[in-house]
Amino acid sequence: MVLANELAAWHTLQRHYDSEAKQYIMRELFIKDPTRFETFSRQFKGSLTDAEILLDFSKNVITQDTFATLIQLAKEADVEGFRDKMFSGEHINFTEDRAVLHVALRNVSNTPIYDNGKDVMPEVNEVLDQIKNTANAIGDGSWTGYTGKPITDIVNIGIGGSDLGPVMVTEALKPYAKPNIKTHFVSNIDGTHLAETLKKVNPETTLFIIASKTFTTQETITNATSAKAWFLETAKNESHVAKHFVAISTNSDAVTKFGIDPANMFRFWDWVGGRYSLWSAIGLSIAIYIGFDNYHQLLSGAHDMDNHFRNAPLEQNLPVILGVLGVWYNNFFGAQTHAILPYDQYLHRFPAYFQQGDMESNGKYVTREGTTVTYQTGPIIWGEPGTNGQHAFYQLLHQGTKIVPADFIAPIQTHNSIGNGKHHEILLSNFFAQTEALMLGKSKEEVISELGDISDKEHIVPHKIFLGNRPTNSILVQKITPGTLGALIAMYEHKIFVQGIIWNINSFDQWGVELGKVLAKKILPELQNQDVTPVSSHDASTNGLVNYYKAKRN
Ligand SMILES: O=P(O)(O)OC[C@H]1O[C@@H](O)[C@H](O)[C@@H](O)[C@@H]1O
Repeated sequence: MVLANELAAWHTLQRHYDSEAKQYIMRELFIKDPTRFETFSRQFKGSLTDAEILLDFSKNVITQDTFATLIQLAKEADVEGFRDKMFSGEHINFTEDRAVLHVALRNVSNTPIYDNGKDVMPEVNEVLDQIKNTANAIGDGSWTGYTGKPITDIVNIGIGGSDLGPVMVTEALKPYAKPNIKTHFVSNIDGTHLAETLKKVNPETTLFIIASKTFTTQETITNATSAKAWFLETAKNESHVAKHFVAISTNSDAVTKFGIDPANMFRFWDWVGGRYSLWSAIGLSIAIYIGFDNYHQLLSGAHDMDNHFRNAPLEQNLPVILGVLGVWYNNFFGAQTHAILPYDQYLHRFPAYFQQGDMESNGKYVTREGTTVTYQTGPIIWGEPGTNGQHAFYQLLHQGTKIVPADFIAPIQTHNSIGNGKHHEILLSNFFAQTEALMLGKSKEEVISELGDISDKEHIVPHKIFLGNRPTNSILVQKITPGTLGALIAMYEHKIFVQGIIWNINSFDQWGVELGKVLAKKILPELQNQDVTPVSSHDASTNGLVNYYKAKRN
């Protein structure tokens, strides 16, 4: 595979950008082409769920030529070939010699999917049954604690991919929550996180889910050990642990060593990346919280999107369109970041979830061949729900010096139509207005005509001008249901895939998180050592900080 910027379509795009596209003014493009919305919008409709998504990408700095060449870029990078390799279980995560098969976890149509010649579906279905039985038993109160009381609280202990997905989805699907179960999430090693959670729960009625793919993650194992000690302070007897602790992991030895009954272990496989693991048993807290049928809808929505990604022609394919538009701004306009702005309070953790999903996948400078890229790769992902973001950072989006491509996401129907739907209409009026304002801007003439007599106000005119021409995608979904959410998450996952293929990087490993972990393990004994002799094993700054801390801590 050649570098992305050696592809013919990349050169065409560069010429196209230099010669005309960088001067495109969207408001003029809209005037020239009244059908621009129809040309640059696509609809997705799930066949297994109620998921419906409209993607309007007409407010991008593109023409039909730009779009056709971007699609050509995806073709030349062999996005279709790599996509098929992923679905057929090839070890495309070659640095870890692993398949990338999170799609198998939501393959509700149950067609065989092979890893190393073995169909993974029977095992996937076995664990799915285990999830179903556990979710049902907790939901109907038949899973009882050591004093015979039903479980009322779930505490998921995990971090990164073993936390962010369940947190985001349980927040997003709150309207579907079972009334008798509360969920809590402990991720941070900061003891405050566990301590504040334990204040809210009763050991007799709490189930701890220890979620860790590797079961070696320092934060998770430390939090789990402290949670077990807290539980045993009241329960006293080790044999009670079985009713209150379950584990989700690929590492059964470590689970057994921790003291969790193998019968209470939910397995998953090395072909599930941590940041793609909410579809595995890592989603157990979700299944318990919203019930198995809703959880199954979530998987089905994602499966529908998988089928769309596999089968839709590239120019109709939502993840491909989002992916190539991101490349356009990242690599030709010099955008450094990409904002995800959900106009839905239930989606308030959606941007944070895709910070890991995108940045851990595509934050890489080494190509699949091991050389250094000569172009930018993954953007910085950030965002907050609307309208809160508007009153915080949108000033920079509208008048700052940086280009920030943004996805605006909103549901047509709200779950909470309080005030006779007034809140939702205000919310959506802001959703529509913001992308319009970002695109149109406000000219000097408009400012002057608004101000009327400007004789004593001329100096403020420049401050009120909006240059506009700021690109956005509008993503309208019917309603945030389990099926819709599943489709939405899978759409972004595949967008990240498309970009990783174009940039010729491995989106499925995460070596970049290791170095800090290793150094922390070296520093820990230095902190535990009460000896007051200053440490001198690091650079001057790190020595200085450690020694300052040690001198001040008592
Ligand atoms: O599930 P585990 O093994 O505890 O890992 C948690 C997280 O650990 C991080 O170090 C990884 O970068 C993430 O990808 C992962 O999700």
